[in-house]
Amino acid sequence: MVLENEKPSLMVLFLTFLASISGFMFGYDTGYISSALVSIGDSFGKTLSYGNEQFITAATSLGALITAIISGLIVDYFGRKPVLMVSNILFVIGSVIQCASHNVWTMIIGRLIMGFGVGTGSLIAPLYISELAPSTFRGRLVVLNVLGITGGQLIAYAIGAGLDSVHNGWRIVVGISIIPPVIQFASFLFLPDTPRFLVMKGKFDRAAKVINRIYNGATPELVEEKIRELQIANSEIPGRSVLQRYKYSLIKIHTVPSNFRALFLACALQAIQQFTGFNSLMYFSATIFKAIGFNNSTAVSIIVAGTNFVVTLLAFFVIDRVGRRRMLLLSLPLMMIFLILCAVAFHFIDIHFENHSAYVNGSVSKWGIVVVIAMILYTASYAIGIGNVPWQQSELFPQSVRGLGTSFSTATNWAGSLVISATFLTMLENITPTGTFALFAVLSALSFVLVYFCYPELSNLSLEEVEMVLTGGFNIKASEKLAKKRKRQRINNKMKDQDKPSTQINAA
Ligand SMILES: O[C@H]1[C@H](O)[C@@H](O)[C@H](O)[C@@H](O)[C@H]1O
Repeated sequence: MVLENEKPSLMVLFLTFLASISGFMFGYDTGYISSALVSIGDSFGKTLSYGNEQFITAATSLGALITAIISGLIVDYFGRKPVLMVSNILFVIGSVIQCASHNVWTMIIGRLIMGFGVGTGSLIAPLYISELAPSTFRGRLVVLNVLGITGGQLIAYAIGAGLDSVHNGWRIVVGISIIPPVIQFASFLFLPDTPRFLVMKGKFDRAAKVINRIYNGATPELVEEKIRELQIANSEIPGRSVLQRYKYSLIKIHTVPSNFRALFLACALQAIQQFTGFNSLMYFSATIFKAIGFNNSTAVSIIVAGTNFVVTLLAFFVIDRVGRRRMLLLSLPLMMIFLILCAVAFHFIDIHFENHSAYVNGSVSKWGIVVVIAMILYTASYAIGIGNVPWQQSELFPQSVRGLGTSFSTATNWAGSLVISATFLTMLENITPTGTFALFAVLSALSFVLVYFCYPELSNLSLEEVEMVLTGGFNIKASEKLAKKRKRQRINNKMKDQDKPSTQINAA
């Protein structure tokens, strides 16, 4: 008998929630920098230059880029849980160094170490969740982690705004970031690794215990069946040592055409997410709003972070129903329109650059208001699609190359974030705000073309079907038909099963 598990168990929800603390820390630690840059003032004995600001911001992205690559290799060796716990320790060390820092370089080192934690967490949390989640709920459960990110950013902004005028308030904002990793670390002392990892390590008894705990109604036969399923998927990766397996996956991901297409799509979406400019707002919105004349610029930035969070919540409800492709095709052109509006509005604002900082004479003009509105609408358009779909990356890959593929695409995300955080303020100064936002608009338009021609619809498809869709081309039309068919089947099954709920353990 096959078990059909429609709903994730309480245990899965609990584990997803705890893993999403990594998303929260990702968001909080990338979020507080916007307000901290404004409120650091002359805490380091001088006013921060644009160069200092860019270094402090980019250090976290650089750290995250490095560990996103390394973690892809070590998660299969040490396991998801221990590596996640190491990321907690890195978060705490990074925060303590920043809190105690009295010069720019110590601050940069603290941000870099914190970045090591962020990169590891950003790879492992969605992987951990997708390995536990029943396949029909995977999309939504992964969005929960993105909700953790955007929620973390929002809270960081709110606390930052509250402590804006408190002397050394930014140290409190950073200090608070020590709490979530301590909670996650302490909880994971008592929580399991994923069954997939335990099977990979040959720990079948422990895997059986975990499966028993995480799936509703798992009978001994079904647990055995699930373990067999995971063993078969695992045996596709030859090689005894982790290095041999890594080498094999590396070859397979580049030489099997469907794998390579998956890699291309996963990395392209992460690159698009970053190069269409959203994080320039995330990191520097307080600086931008200050430049166009807002007094409490951090408070205005909260509106941006709030919009991102609320619309991600909306995406959580619609992602499996509307479909990833359609959400992207809506998101990108809207972003382009609002970026153009931003570029036009900036044209009419007389921004001056002096000593690497920007200001306007007088207070906020009506074009300044247009910039704020355009940025809010741009954020909403981003959050409904490209802000979260790239994190569904694991569904593109078959098990044999999933760890490696998601590690590459996560690294692409951080590389993009690094480039944007390291160049945005320089771009504002050198090609003007109008030129910068126009450039992001052009990149959004090109991204739309790429998604239109290359990104198939993958909602409701099984992993085998995804592989099939990516064989021999991107097969957009066929994928849309198949996704529609599967969606109809799911609805019919649900109606049939309403009186007789049955369960199945799906392969992660
Ligand atoms: O999905 C997240 C989210 O959209 C965040 O707001 C953004 O800062 C991250 O870079 C992105 O990966």
